[in-house]
Amino acid sequence: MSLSSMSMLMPSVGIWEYFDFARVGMIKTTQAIDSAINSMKIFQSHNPELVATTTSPHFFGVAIALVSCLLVAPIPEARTIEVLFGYAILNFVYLGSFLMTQSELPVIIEYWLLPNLTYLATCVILTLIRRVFISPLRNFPGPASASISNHWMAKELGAGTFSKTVRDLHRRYGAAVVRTGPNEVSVNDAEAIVKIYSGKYQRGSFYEGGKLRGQAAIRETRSQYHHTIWRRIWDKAFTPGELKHYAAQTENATSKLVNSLKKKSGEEVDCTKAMDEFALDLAAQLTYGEDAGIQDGTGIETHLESIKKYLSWLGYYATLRNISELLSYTRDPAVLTTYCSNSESLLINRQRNHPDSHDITSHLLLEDEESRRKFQVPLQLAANTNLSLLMGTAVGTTLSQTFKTLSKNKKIQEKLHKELESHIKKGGDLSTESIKPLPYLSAIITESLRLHNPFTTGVHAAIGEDGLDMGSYRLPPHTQVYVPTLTLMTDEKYFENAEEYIPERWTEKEEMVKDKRAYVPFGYGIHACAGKQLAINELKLVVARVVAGFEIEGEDDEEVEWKDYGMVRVGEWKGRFKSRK
Ligand code: HEM
Repeated sequence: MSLSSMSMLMPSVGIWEYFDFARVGMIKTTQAIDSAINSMKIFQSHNPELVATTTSPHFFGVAIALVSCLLVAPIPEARTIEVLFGYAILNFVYLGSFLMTQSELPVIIEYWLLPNLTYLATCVILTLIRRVFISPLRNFPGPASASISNHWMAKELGAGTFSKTVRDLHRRYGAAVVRTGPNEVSVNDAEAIVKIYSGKYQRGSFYEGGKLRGQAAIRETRSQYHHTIWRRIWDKAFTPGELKHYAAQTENATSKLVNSLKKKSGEEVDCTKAMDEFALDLAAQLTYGEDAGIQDGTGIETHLESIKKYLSWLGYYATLRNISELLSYTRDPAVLTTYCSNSESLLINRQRNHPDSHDITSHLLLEDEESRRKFQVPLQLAANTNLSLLMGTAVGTTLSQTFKTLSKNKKIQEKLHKELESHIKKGGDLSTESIKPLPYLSAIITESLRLHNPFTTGVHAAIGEDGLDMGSYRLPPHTQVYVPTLTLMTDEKYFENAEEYIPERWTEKEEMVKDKRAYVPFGYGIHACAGKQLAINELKLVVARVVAGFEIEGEDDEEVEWKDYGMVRVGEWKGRFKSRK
């Protein structure tokens, strides 16, 4: 019986009736234990040689473990709390009954502690046997430790190395499907995208760990019912009219960035820091109507650091579904509290000081016209506005990687500069609207989103109860699956010279894109990026204005730290932005 259905019984049954139930249970178990021990003793005296096997307390531990593994194994995503609750209740009744009849320590150890230890050890062994030898995923290649436990994946995500490791595994095995968890596979197949993400399958269990203060935002909710309603609310924040409104704010913020780069013309600038701070301030401006004060030093100094720490923490725990489920019943760890409270302070400030601000939050406060439902204030609203802020920072990561690439590719830089110059000569300006049709600028942003995408892990989904037949392979029912974006978008099968930054593949060298279905920088299907056009507008504007105003230089061979915690964070990169005459 599930916890929720148990709690439904609560109001109709008095608490004393539960005690009575436990008391009767204990008496009956006591009688059973007594007669079992007596029969064992009789059996022992008649068959001393069989004692070790059939009547040993270990035998019961093994037998019960077998039964419980058989019962639990077929349940997809069995709730940890329910399994532990069932185990604790049974043990409580068993131990209580024991203590009513037996007070000698050796007997308690022999008939309670030992069977428990045997039970737990057997469960572990049976689970390992099932995962390695019986699982329907056993024939897919993958690291042995990944088939045994999710800890392999958690470790990779927590360390920020996951996407690259998965890409290397696909290349090493030359396989479309690689097993990266006991019940999880990575599918590097453009054809699978439509089938997995069109809306038939639920989000993967991975997203449960992403709840903030117990609340899922639109990206994390696994309920398709809630998602449909929430998505309608979110989409209202990105209509063409709203995008025009955000464009004006983006243009102001970009002018400020360009002015500050001009002041440091020719000097070494930590470009990653500059772009991260710009992106966070802009995201706060668009979400809460006021920037986060990061660039001018009035905001929370550690805000960006808290995002990085949170992402690394999340990468580790979100993968360990059982642990993240149990953590949801405990106090939030400091890393989560700090992350939440930094953005919540921006929301509180907005609600207090300018509640009528025209921003993304103003839309998230409205109700969905079809269902008449809205986000509950404050926690659901806070989780969703927090997501808006977090997604906004993805723009910064893409920008700093783009500028580093341009610094190494003078030809590309100059070609773009020429396009911008001729646009201005023809009377165009560097506004969001005016630069939209520029083909080379668009090609640069498209290529950056392929090679410098901030979401390289892939979107997790849970295959339904019929499984998914892809012809050359089959994904069994309830498999957790993802299409690894980094692997896919750098695969020679889909892009010629896939590791190289070649904007022309999106203009005159179309043959270099072998299969467009593999280009999914904003995800695919019902959960695809809601802020896609906003992100593209921001990227285009900043790249256009910076390249129009500066020559970008940097050390050619400088290795920049690159970490993927479910969202990419890049380390320090020093560039020089030299003002053009
Ligand atoms: C370079 C910038 C960006 C990229 C590459 C990007 C990419 C993505 C991707 C791949 C997803 C799907 C993630 C998943 O399902 O786990 C997503 C979801 C989402 N993005 Fe973006 N994003 C960017 C910027 C933004 C911005 C600026 C916003 C504005 C607030 C935004 C809002 C959202 C929202 C609300 C979702 C969840 C949609 C849903 O679950 O229905 N994104 N984005």
